[in-house]
Amino acid sequence: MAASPTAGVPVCIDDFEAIAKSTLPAATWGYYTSGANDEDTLRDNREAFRKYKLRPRILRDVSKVNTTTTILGKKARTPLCVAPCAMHELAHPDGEIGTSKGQPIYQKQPLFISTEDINGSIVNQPKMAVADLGSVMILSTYSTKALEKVIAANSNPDTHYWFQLYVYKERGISEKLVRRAEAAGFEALVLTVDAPVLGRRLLDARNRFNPPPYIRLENFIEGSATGDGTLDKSESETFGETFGNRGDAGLTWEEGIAWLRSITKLPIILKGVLTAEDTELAVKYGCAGVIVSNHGGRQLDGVLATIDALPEVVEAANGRIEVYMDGGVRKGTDIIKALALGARAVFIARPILYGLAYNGEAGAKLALKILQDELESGMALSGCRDINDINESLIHFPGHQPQPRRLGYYPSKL
Ligand SMILES: Cc1cc2nc3c(=O)[nH]c(=O)nc-3n(C[C@H](O)[C@H](O)[C@H](O)COP(=O)(O)O)c2cc1C
Ligand SMILES: CCCCC(=O)C(=O)O
Repeated sequence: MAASPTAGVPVCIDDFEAIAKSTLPAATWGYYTSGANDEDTLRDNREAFRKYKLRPRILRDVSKVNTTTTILGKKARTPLCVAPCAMHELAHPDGEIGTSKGQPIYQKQPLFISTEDINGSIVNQPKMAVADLGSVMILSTYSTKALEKVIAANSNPDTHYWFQLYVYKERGISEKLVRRAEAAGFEALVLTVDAPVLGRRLLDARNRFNPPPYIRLENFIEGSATGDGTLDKSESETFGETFGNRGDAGLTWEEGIAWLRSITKLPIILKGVLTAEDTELAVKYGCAGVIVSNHGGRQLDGVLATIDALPEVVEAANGRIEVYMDGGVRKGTDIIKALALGARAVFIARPILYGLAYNGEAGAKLALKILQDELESGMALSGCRDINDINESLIHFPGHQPQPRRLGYYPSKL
Protein backbone atom coordinates (compact mmCIF):
# COMPACT_ATOMS: atom_id res chain seq x y z
CA MET A 1 0.00 0.00 0.00
CA ALA A 2 1.41 3.38 -0.93
CA ALA A 3 2.05 5.99 1.72
CA SER A 4 -0.41 8.84 2.06
CA PRO A 5 0.26 11.92 -0.08
CA THR A 6 3.06 14.13 1.14
CA ALA A 7 2.16 17.44 -0.50
CA GLY A 8 -1.58 16.83 -0.40
CA VAL A 9 -1.77 16.16 -4.13
CA PRO A 10 -2.64 12.59 -5.03
CA VAL A 11 -0.24 10.78 -7.35
CA CYS A 12 -1.81 7.33 -7.11
CA ILE A 13 -5.23 5.91 -6.28
CA ASP A 14 -4.23 5.05 -2.71
CA ASP A 15 -3.52 8.75 -2.17
CA PHE A 16 -7.08 9.60 -3.23
CA GLU A 17 -8.37 6.98 -0.83
CA ALA A 18 -6.37 8.40 2.09
CA ILE A 19 -7.67 11.90 1.36
CA ALA A 20 -11.28 10.68 1.02
CA LYS A 21 -11.01 8.88 4.35
CA SER A 22 -9.95 12.05 6.12
CA THR A 23 -12.43 14.37 4.42
CA LEU A 24 -15.72 12.50 3.84
CA PRO A 25 -18.35 12.25 6.59
CA ALA A 26 -17.88 8.97 8.49
CA ALA A 27 -21.15 7.40 7.30
CA THR A 28 -20.44 8.20 3.64
CA TRP A 29 -16.90 6.90 3.95
CA GLY A 30 -18.34 3.76 5.57
CA TYR A 31 -20.86 3.23 2.76
CA TYR A 32 -18.27 3.75 0.02
CA THR A 33 -15.44 1.78 1.47
CA SER A 34 -16.97 -1.14 3.28
CA GLY A 35 -17.61 -4.70 2.23
CA ALA A 36 -19.91 -7.40 3.56
CA ASN A 37 -19.40 -9.24 6.86
CA ASP A 38 -15.70 -9.90 7.60
CA GLU A 39 -14.66 -8.14 4.39
CA ASP A 40 -12.51 -11.13 3.37
CA THR A 41 -13.49 -10.77 -0.27
CA LEU A 42 -13.02 -7.00 -0.17
CA ARG A 43 -9.41 -7.52 0.98
CA ASP A 44 -8.80 -10.47 -1.35
CA ASN A 45 -9.83 -8.47 -4.42
CA ARG A 46 -6.75 -6.30 -3.95
CA GLU A 47 -4.38 -8.81 -2.43
CA ALA A 48 -4.96 -11.43 -5.13
CA PHE A 49 -3.41 -9.21 -7.81
CA ARG A 50 -0.06 -9.50 -6.02
CA LYS A 51 0.18 -13.26 -6.64
CA TYR A 52 0.38 -12.74 -10.38
CA LYS A 53 3.84 -11.54 -11.36
CA LEU A 54 4.72 -9.98 -14.67
CA ARG A 55 7.14 -11.38 -17.27
CA PRO A 56 8.17 -8.26 -19.19
CA ARG A 57 9.73 -8.40 -22.65
CA ILE A 58 12.56 -6.03 -23.49
CA LEU A 59 14.03 -4.15 -26.42
CA ARG A 60 10.81 -3.68 -28.26
CA ASP A 61 10.10 -0.22 -29.58
CA VAL A 62 7.74 1.22 -26.99
CA SER A 63 8.21 4.88 -27.88
CA LYS A 64 4.49 4.92 -28.69
CA VAL A 65 1.96 2.95 -26.70
CA ASN A 66 -1.56 2.52 -28.00
CA THR A 67 -4.41 1.51 -25.71
CA THR A 68 -7.15 1.58 -28.36
CA THR A 69 -9.43 -1.45 -28.37
CA THR A 70 -13.02 -2.42 -29.09
CA ILE A 71 -15.70 -3.13 -26.52
CA LEU A 72 -18.93 -4.76 -27.74
CA GLY A 73 -17.62 -4.11 -31.23
CA LYS A 74 -17.32 -0.33 -30.71
CA LYS A 75 -14.07 1.58 -30.72
CA ALA A 76 -12.80 2.55 -27.28
CA ARG A 77 -9.62 4.50 -26.66
CA THR A 78 -8.80 2.53 -23.53
CA PRO A 79 -9.98 -0.67 -21.79
CA LEU A 80 -10.21 1.36 -18.56
CA CYS A 81 -13.91 1.90 -17.84
CA VAL A 82 -16.20 3.13 -15.07
CA ALA A 83 -18.36 0.71 -13.04
CA PRO A 84 -21.83 1.65 -11.79
CA CYS A 85 -21.92 3.22 -8.35
CA ALA A 86 -24.89 4.55 -6.48
CA MET A 87 -25.05 8.19 -5.42
CA HIS A 88 -21.96 9.99 -6.71
CA GLU A 89 -23.32 13.19 -5.16
CA LEU A 90 -22.44 11.84 -1.73
CA ALA A 91 -18.85 12.52 -2.81
CA HIS A 92 -19.35 15.85 -4.59
CA PRO A 93 -22.21 17.95 -6.04
CA ASP A 94 -20.85 17.32 -9.56
CA GLY A 95 -22.12 13.76 -9.09
CA GLU A 96 -22.37 11.45 -12.09
CA ILE A 97 -22.11 14.39 -14.49
CA GLY A 98 -18.66 15.14 -13.09
CA THR A 99 -17.69 11.51 -13.59
CA SER A 100 -19.11 11.47 -17.07
CA LYS A 101 -17.35 14.60 -18.24
CA GLY A 102 -14.25 13.49 -16.39
CA GLN A 103 -14.10 10.33 -18.36
CA PRO A 104 -13.32 11.23 -21.94
CA ILE A 105 -10.46 13.64 -21.56
CA TYR A 106 -6.94 12.87 -20.57
CA GLN A 107 -3.58 14.31 -21.38
CA LYS A 108 -2.00 12.17 -24.05
CA GLN A 109 1.53 13.50 -23.61
CA PRO A 110 3.72 13.39 -21.65
CA LEU A 111 3.38 9.77 -20.70
CA PHE A 112 4.28 10.47 -17.09
CA ILE A 113 3.01 13.10 -14.71
CA SER A 114 5.44 16.01 -14.72
CA THR A 115 6.59 17.98 -11.72
CA GLU A 116 4.52 20.86 -13.03
CA ASP A 117 1.41 18.68 -12.88
CA ILE A 118 2.25 17.53 -9.39
CA ASN A 119 2.60 21.15 -8.34
CA GLY A 120 -1.01 21.68 -9.01
CA SER A 121 -1.93 22.91 -12.48
CA ILE A 122 -3.61 19.71 -13.57
CA VAL A 123 -5.41 19.36 -10.29
CA ASN A 124 -7.25 22.63 -10.39
CA GLN A 125 -7.57 22.96 -14.11
CA PRO A 126 -7.06 19.85 -16.17
CA LYS A 127 -5.14 20.87 -19.28
CA MET A 128 -7.33 21.13 -22.29
CA ALA A 129 -4.53 20.42 -24.79
CA VAL A 130 -5.62 16.85 -24.63
CA ALA A 131 -6.81 14.17 -26.93
CA ASP A 132 -10.35 13.16 -26.17
CA LEU A 133 -10.48 9.68 -24.84
CA GLY A 134 -13.53 7.46 -24.81
CA SER A 135 -14.38 4.17 -23.16
CA VAL A 136 -17.44 2.90 -21.28
CA MET A 137 -19.27 4.43 -18.34
CA ILE A 138 -21.96 2.34 -16.68
CA LEU A 139 -24.55 4.51 -14.93
CA SER A 140 -26.19 3.10 -11.80
CA THR A 141 -29.96 2.90 -11.47
CA TYR A 142 -29.32 4.72 -8.16
CA SER A 143 -27.58 7.70 -9.74
CA THR A 144 -28.12 11.12 -8.25
CA LYS A 145 -28.30 12.74 -11.71
CA ALA A 146 -31.05 11.62 -14.06
CA LEU A 147 -29.84 9.28 -16.78
CA GLU A 148 -30.80 11.74 -19.53
CA LYS A 149 -28.71 14.51 -17.99
CA VAL A 150 -25.62 12.33 -17.66
CA ILE A 151 -25.59 11.23 -21.27
CA ALA A 152 -26.40 14.76 -22.50
CA ALA A 153 -23.36 16.16 -20.69
CA ASN A 154 -20.90 14.29 -22.89
CA SER A 155 -19.84 15.27 -26.38
CA ASN A 156 -17.27 12.59 -27.16
CA PRO A 157 -18.58 10.02 -29.66
CA ASP A 158 -16.01 7.48 -28.44
CA THR A 159 -17.58 7.39 -24.98
CA HIS A 160 -20.18 4.67 -24.61
CA TYR A 161 -22.86 4.64 -21.95
CA TRP A 162 -24.39 1.49 -20.55
CA PHE A 163 -27.26 1.53 -18.05
CA GLN A 164 -27.14 -0.66 -14.96
CA LEU A 165 -30.45 -2.18 -14.02
CA TYR A 166 -31.95 -3.74 -10.93
CA VAL A 167 -35.19 -5.58 -11.56
CA TYR A 168 -38.02 -4.66 -9.22
CA LYS A 169 -41.01 -6.72 -8.18
CA GLU A 170 -43.04 -4.05 -9.90
CA ARG A 171 -41.67 -4.80 -13.35
CA GLY A 172 -43.24 -1.62 -14.72
CA ILE A 173 -40.62 0.44 -12.85
CA SER A 174 -37.75 -1.44 -14.48
CA GLU A 175 -39.42 -1.36 -17.88
CA LYS A 176 -39.80 2.44 -17.70
CA LEU A 177 -36.10 2.75 -16.90
CA VAL A 178 -35.25 0.55 -19.88
CA ARG A 179 -37.39 2.70 -22.19
CA ARG A 180 -35.76 5.89 -20.94
CA ALA A 181 -32.26 4.43 -21.28
CA GLU A 182 -33.03 3.38 -24.85
CA ALA A 183 -34.44 6.79 -25.73
CA ALA A 184 -31.50 8.62 -24.18
CA GLY A 185 -28.93 6.65 -26.19
CA PHE A 186 -27.54 4.08 -23.77
CA GLU A 187 -25.93 1.30 -25.80
CA ALA A 188 -26.32 -1.67 -23.45
CA LEU A 189 -28.10 -2.80 -20.31
CA VAL A 190 -26.06 -4.15 -17.43
CA LEU A 191 -28.16 -6.40 -15.24
CA THR A 192 -26.66 -6.76 -11.78
CA VAL A 193 -27.19 -10.39 -10.76
CA ASP A 194 -25.21 -10.67 -7.55
CA ALA A 195 -27.68 -8.75 -5.41
CA PRO A 196 -31.01 -10.63 -5.10
CA VAL A 197 -30.81 -9.35 -1.53
CA LEU A 198 -28.40 -6.81 -0.14
CA GLY A 199 -25.15 -8.08 1.41
CA ARG A 200 -24.72 -7.62 5.14
CA ARG A 201 -22.55 -4.54 5.46
CA LEU A 202 -21.78 -4.24 9.11
CA LEU A 203 -20.49 -0.68 9.03
CA ASP A 204 -23.67 0.54 7.33
CA ALA A 205 -25.78 -1.35 9.87
CA ARG A 206 -23.85 0.20 12.75
CA ASN A 207 -24.13 3.67 11.21
CA ARG A 208 -27.75 3.00 10.18
CA PHE A 209 -26.56 4.49 6.93
CA ASN A 210 -29.09 6.59 5.09
CA PRO A 211 -28.24 9.19 2.47
CA PRO A 212 -28.68 12.78 3.70
CA PRO A 213 -31.94 14.51 2.68
CA TYR A 214 -30.34 16.53 -0.16
CA ILE A 215 -29.58 13.31 -2.03
CA ARG A 216 -32.15 12.65 -4.75
CA LEU A 217 -32.27 9.43 -6.74
CA GLU A 218 -33.18 11.40 -9.84
CA ASN A 219 -34.11 8.41 -11.97
CA PHE A 220 -37.06 7.92 -9.65
CA ILE A 221 -38.37 11.41 -9.05
CA GLU A 222 -41.84 11.62 -10.36
CA GLY A 223 -42.67 14.86 -12.10
CA SER A 224 -39.08 16.15 -12.19
CA ALA A 225 -37.73 17.65 -15.39
CA THR A 226 -36.54 14.31 -16.65
CA GLY A 227 -37.54 11.62 -14.18
CA ASP A 228 -40.81 9.76 -14.55
CA GLY A 229 -40.15 6.76 -12.33
CA THR A 230 -42.22 5.77 -9.35
CA LEU A 231 -39.78 4.31 -6.81
CA ASP A 232 -39.84 6.75 -3.95
CA LYS A 233 -38.30 5.94 -0.65
CA SER A 234 -40.34 6.33 2.51
CA GLU A 235 -38.80 8.42 5.29
CA SER A 236 -38.58 5.55 7.74
CA GLU A 237 -36.77 3.12 5.43
CA THR A 238 -33.00 2.97 5.20
CA PHE A 239 -31.52 2.84 1.73
CA GLY A 240 -30.77 -0.83 2.16
CA GLU A 241 -34.33 -1.60 3.28
CA THR A 242 -35.78 0.13 0.23
CA PHE A 243 -33.57 -2.03 -1.91
CA GLY A 244 -34.63 -5.17 -0.08
CA ASN A 245 -38.32 -4.34 -0.23
CA ARG A 246 -38.48 -3.40 -3.90
CA GLY A 247 -35.91 -5.66 -5.57
CA ASP A 248 -37.10 -8.94 -7.10
CA ALA A 249 -35.19 -11.74 -5.36
CA GLY A 250 -37.24 -14.22 -7.39
CA LEU A 251 -35.51 -13.44 -10.67
CA THR A 252 -34.44 -16.51 -12.69
CA TRP A 253 -32.72 -17.28 -16.00
CA GLU A 254 -35.86 -18.78 -17.51
CA GLU A 255 -38.28 -16.03 -16.57
CA GLY A 256 -36.21 -12.93 -15.70
CA ILE A 257 -33.63 -12.90 -18.47
CA ALA A 258 -36.22 -14.00 -21.00
CA TRP A 259 -38.48 -11.13 -19.83
CA LEU A 260 -35.70 -8.57 -20.21
CA ARG A 261 -34.80 -9.89 -23.65
CA SER A 262 -38.43 -9.67 -24.67
CA ILE A 263 -38.71 -5.96 -23.83
CA THR A 264 -35.46 -4.64 -25.35
CA LYS A 265 -33.14 -5.09 -28.28
CA LEU A 266 -30.20 -3.59 -26.39
CA PRO A 267 -27.36 -5.99 -25.65
CA ILE A 268 -27.58 -7.43 -22.13
CA ILE A 269 -24.48 -7.74 -19.96
CA LEU A 270 -24.64 -9.70 -16.71
CA LYS A 271 -22.71 -8.16 -13.84
CA GLY A 272 -21.69 -10.45 -11.02
CA VAL A 273 -20.76 -13.72 -12.75
CA LEU A 274 -18.08 -15.79 -11.00
CA THR A 275 -18.37 -19.33 -12.38
CA ALA A 276 -18.02 -21.32 -15.60
CA GLU A 277 -21.53 -22.75 -15.12
CA ASP A 278 -23.18 -19.33 -15.07
CA THR A 279 -21.04 -18.16 -17.99
CA GLU A 280 -22.37 -21.08 -20.01
CA LEU A 281 -25.93 -20.06 -19.07
CA ALA A 282 -25.23 -16.43 -19.99
CA VAL A 283 -24.27 -17.62 -23.48
CA LYS A 284 -27.34 -19.87 -23.64
CA TYR A 285 -29.69 -17.03 -22.67
CA GLY A 286 -28.30 -14.69 -25.29
CA CYS A 287 -26.27 -12.28 -23.17
CA ALA A 288 -23.64 -10.23 -24.99
CA GLY A 289 -21.12 -10.26 -22.17
CA VAL A 290 -20.46 -10.85 -18.51
CA ILE A 291 -18.67 -8.81 -15.87
CA VAL A 292 -16.67 -10.95 -13.48
CA SER A 293 -17.53 -9.11 -10.30
CA ASN A 294 -18.27 -9.71 -6.64
CA HIS A 295 -19.73 -6.22 -6.23
CA GLY A 296 -16.51 -4.95 -4.70
CA GLY A 297 -16.80 -7.46 -1.83
CA ARG A 298 -20.13 -5.93 -0.77
CA GLN A 299 -22.41 -8.90 -1.37
CA LEU A 300 -21.43 -12.52 -0.59
CA ASP A 301 -18.35 -12.47 1.61
CA GLY A 302 -16.00 -15.38 1.05
CA VAL A 303 -16.21 -15.65 -2.73
CA LEU A 304 -13.10 -15.69 -4.90
CA ALA A 305 -11.27 -12.50 -5.68
CA THR A 306 -12.34 -11.45 -9.14
CA ILE A 307 -8.86 -11.71 -10.67
CA ASP A 308 -8.81 -15.35 -9.47
CA ALA A 309 -12.28 -16.08 -10.88
CA LEU A 310 -11.51 -14.46 -14.22
CA PRO A 311 -9.58 -17.31 -15.95
CA GLU A 312 -12.41 -19.82 -15.31
CA VAL A 313 -14.99 -17.47 -16.84
CA VAL A 314 -12.77 -16.58 -19.79
CA GLU A 315 -12.20 -20.25 -20.53
CA ALA A 316 -15.93 -21.03 -20.32
CA ALA A 317 -16.86 -18.08 -22.54
CA ASN A 318 -14.38 -19.37 -25.09
CA GLY A 319 -14.61 -16.23 -27.22
CA ARG A 320 -18.40 -16.50 -27.66
CA ILE A 321 -19.17 -13.46 -25.50
CA GLU A 322 -17.02 -10.70 -24.07
CA VAL A 323 -15.71 -10.98 -20.52
CA TYR A 324 -14.96 -7.93 -18.39
CA MET A 325 -13.94 -7.64 -14.75
CA ASP A 326 -14.05 -5.27 -11.80
CA GLY A 327 -12.90 -5.37 -8.18
CA GLY A 328 -9.75 -4.08 -6.51
CA VAL A 329 -8.25 -2.45 -9.60
CA ARG A 330 -6.10 0.37 -8.22
CA LYS A 331 -3.00 0.41 -10.45
CA GLY A 332 -2.06 0.28 -14.11
CA THR A 333 -0.42 -3.10 -13.60
CA ASP A 334 -3.71 -4.46 -12.19
CA ILE A 335 -5.33 -3.56 -15.51
CA ILE A 336 -2.51 -5.25 -17.43
CA LYS A 337 -2.84 -8.42 -15.35
CA ALA A 338 -6.61 -8.55 -15.90
CA LEU A 339 -6.23 -8.08 -19.65
CA ALA A 340 -3.47 -10.70 -19.75
CA LEU A 341 -5.82 -13.16 -18.06
CA GLY A 342 -8.49 -12.54 -20.66
CA ALA A 343 -10.58 -9.51 -19.68
CA ARG A 344 -11.62 -7.36 -22.61
CA ALA A 345 -12.05 -4.33 -20.36
CA VAL A 346 -11.65 -3.45 -16.71
CA PHE A 347 -14.05 -1.37 -14.60
CA ILE A 348 -13.28 0.73 -11.55
CA ALA A 349 -15.70 1.97 -8.90
CA ARG A 350 -14.28 3.29 -5.64
CA PRO A 351 -11.34 5.11 -7.29
CA ILE A 352 -13.86 7.30 -9.13
CA LEU A 353 -15.75 8.09 -5.94
CA TYR A 354 -12.49 9.03 -4.22
CA GLY A 355 -11.53 11.19 -7.21
CA LEU A 356 -14.87 12.99 -7.06
CA ALA A 357 -14.53 13.46 -3.31
CA TYR A 358 -11.11 15.04 -3.87
CA ASN A 359 -12.16 17.66 -6.41
CA GLY A 360 -15.40 16.93 -8.26
CA GLU A 361 -15.11 16.63 -12.02
CA ALA A 362 -11.42 17.63 -11.99
CA GLY A 363 -10.71 15.01 -9.33
CA ALA A 364 -12.47 12.25 -11.28
CA LYS A 365 -10.44 13.29 -14.32
CA LEU A 366 -7.21 13.20 -12.37
CA ALA A 367 -7.94 9.73 -10.96
CA LEU A 368 -8.66 8.42 -14.46
CA LYS A 369 -5.62 10.14 -15.91
CA ILE A 370 -3.33 8.64 -13.29
CA LEU A 371 -4.67 5.16 -13.98
CA GLN A 372 -4.41 5.66 -17.74
CA ASP A 373 -0.83 6.94 -17.38
CA GLU A 374 0.00 3.94 -15.20
CA LEU A 375 -1.52 1.61 -17.79
CA GLU A 376 0.57 3.19 -20.54
CA SER A 377 3.81 3.23 -18.55
CA GLY A 378 3.17 -0.36 -17.40
CA MET A 379 2.67 -1.41 -21.00
CA ALA A 380 5.89 0.32 -22.07
CA LEU A 381 7.83 -1.32 -19.25
CA SER A 382 6.40 -4.73 -20.18
CA GLY A 383 7.30 -4.35 -23.85
CA CYS A 384 3.69 -3.99 -25.01
CA ARG A 385 3.03 -1.38 -27.69
CA ASP A 386 -0.53 -2.36 -28.24
CA ILE A 387 -3.42 -3.83 -26.25
CA ASN A 388 -3.15 -6.94 -28.42
CA ASP A 389 0.43 -7.48 -27.17
CA ILE A 390 -0.98 -8.11 -23.70
CA ASN A 391 -1.54 -11.83 -23.35
CA GLU A 392 -1.10 -14.74 -20.97
CA SER A 393 2.62 -14.98 -21.60
CA LEU A 394 3.00 -11.78 -19.53
CA ILE A 395 1.87 -13.62 -16.40
CA HIS A 396 3.94 -15.74 -14.12
CA PHE A 397 1.98 -17.67 -11.52
CA PRO A 398 2.97 -20.88 -9.75
CA GLY A 399 1.40 -23.71 -11.69
CA HIS A 400 0.77 -21.44 -14.64
CA GLN A 401 2.77 -21.60 -17.89
CA PRO A 402 5.67 -21.17 -18.07
CA GLN A 403 6.61 -23.10 -14.97
CA PRO A 404 9.05 -21.45 -12.58
CA ARG A 405 12.49 -23.06 -12.72
CA ARG A 406 13.70 -24.58 -9.52
CA LEU A 407 17.09 -23.56 -8.17
CA GLY A 408 19.68 -26.10 -9.32
CA TYR A 409 17.81 -26.77 -12.53
CA TYR A 410 20.47 -25.20 -14.69
CA PRO A 411 23.55 -27.25 -15.72
CA SER A 412 26.38 -26.24 -13.40
CA LYS A 413 28.70 -25.13 -16.21
CA LEU A 414 26.33 -22.24 -16.93
C1 LIG B 1 -20.44 2.88 -3.02
C2 LIG B 1 -20.69 1.82 -4.07
C3 LIG B 1 -21.91 1.79 -4.70
C4 LIG B 1 -22.17 0.81 -5.66
N1 LIG B 1 -23.35 0.84 -6.33
C5 LIG B 1 -23.59 -0.07 -7.29
C6 LIG B 1 -24.79 -0.02 -8.03
O1 LIG B 1 -25.61 0.87 -7.86
N2 LIG B 1 -24.99 -0.99 -8.96
C7 LIG B 1 -24.08 -2.00 -9.17
O2 LIG B 1 -24.31 -2.84 -10.02
N3 LIG B 1 -22.92 -2.04 -8.51
C8 LIG B 1 -22.65 -1.11 -7.58
N4 LIG B 1 -21.46 -1.14 -6.90
C9 LIG B 1 -20.46 -2.17 -7.24
C10 LIG B 1 -19.47 -1.66 -8.30
O3 LIG B 1 -20.11 -1.50 -9.54
C11 LIG B 1 -18.31 -2.62 -8.54
O4 LIG B 1 -18.79 -3.91 -8.84
C12 LIG B 1 -17.29 -2.74 -7.41
O5 LIG B 1 -17.37 -1.71 -6.47
C13 LIG B 1 -15.90 -2.81 -8.06
O6 LIG B 1 -14.92 -2.83 -7.14
P1 LIG B 1 -13.95 -1.58 -6.77
O7 LIG B 1 -14.79 -0.64 -5.97
O8 LIG B 1 -12.90 -2.27 -5.97
O9 LIG B 1 -13.41 -0.96 -8.03
C14 LIG B 1 -21.18 -0.17 -5.95
C15 LIG B 1 -19.95 -0.12 -5.31
C16 LIG B 1 -19.70 0.86 -4.37
C17 LIG B 1 -18.34 0.90 -3.71
C1 LIG C 1 -28.66 -0.29 -1.92
C2 LIG C 1 -27.85 -0.97 -2.94
C3 LIG C 1 -27.68 -0.25 -4.22
C4 LIG C 1 -26.31 0.24 -4.45
C5 LIG C 1 -25.31 -0.85 -4.48
O1 LIG C 1 -25.33 -1.69 -5.33
C6 LIG C 1 -24.30 -0.92 -3.47
O2 LIG C 1 -24.32 -0.13 -2.52
O3 LIG C 1 -23.42 -1.79 -3.57
